[in-house]
Amino acid sequence: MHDPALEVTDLSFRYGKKEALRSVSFRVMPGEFCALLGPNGAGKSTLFALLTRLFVARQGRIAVMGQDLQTNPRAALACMGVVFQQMTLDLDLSVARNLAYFGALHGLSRREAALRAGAVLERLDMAERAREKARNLNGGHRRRLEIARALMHRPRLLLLDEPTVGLDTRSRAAITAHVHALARDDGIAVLWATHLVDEVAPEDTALILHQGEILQTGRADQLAPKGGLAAHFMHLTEEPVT
Ligand SMILES: Nc1ncnc2c1ncn2[C@@H]1O[C@H](COP(=O)(O)OP(=O)(O)OP(=O)(O)O)[C@@H](O)[C@H]1O
Repeated sequence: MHDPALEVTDLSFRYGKKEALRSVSFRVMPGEFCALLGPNGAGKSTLFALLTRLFVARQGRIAVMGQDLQTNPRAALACMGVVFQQMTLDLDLSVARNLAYFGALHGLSRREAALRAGAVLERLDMAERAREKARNLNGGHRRRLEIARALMHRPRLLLLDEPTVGLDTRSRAAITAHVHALARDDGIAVLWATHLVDEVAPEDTALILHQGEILQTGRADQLAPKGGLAAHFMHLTEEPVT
């Protein structure tokens, strides 16, 4: 049995008096696609901010590939690839230059960065776009480029915060399929935050977050048999009538 790629234990966070996460614990194993499902305000972005060390939690522990994020941040972050909700590409650079720049930030030689850029673009079905300016890509391809970039340093854990927001159905389906393949074929652990239940495959792990608490976790098809995950999710996260 492998060690978890991501292990979150008893994590809590508050903004002043506002409690955003309450004693959150879960793990993601290598090769597992874990969908973090939560309606607006559930705490998904707060959790991502803690996982990427934008914020530091006063309570709880986060370990990436066994490395404690608090005491050993460099090693923990080196194992992690991140696609943030807001696009962070340099639109004036070509696809290849966006990747090369990121490779340099990670200390890769030019040659190594070029080799890896070729491989990650191939992986995301974007090899023929290497010379295009990022500005000329459509929304779906920009997202794919961000995923390719997040793979440049060969992370074992990939975090994506609502990566399909604003994309059309075809682009959403392509991106969801690509990231599922990264988990299945390359053994990458994936944490995919979304409120779109149709992005979750039956064999994925679903983690239902609501008002800062994990309400349920398990294989999607076991949490809601007969493909009823959307109805199950809506029922669980209904606002109480006051
Ligand atoms: N800077 C802040 N100050 C105070 N409260 C905040 C702050 N940021 C978020 N919150 C609150 O913390 C809770 C969790 O917010 P968070 O943004 O993590 O949710 P989310 O699941 O990412 O939502 P969304 O899908 O809308 O991005 C919400 O109640 C939100 O209003």
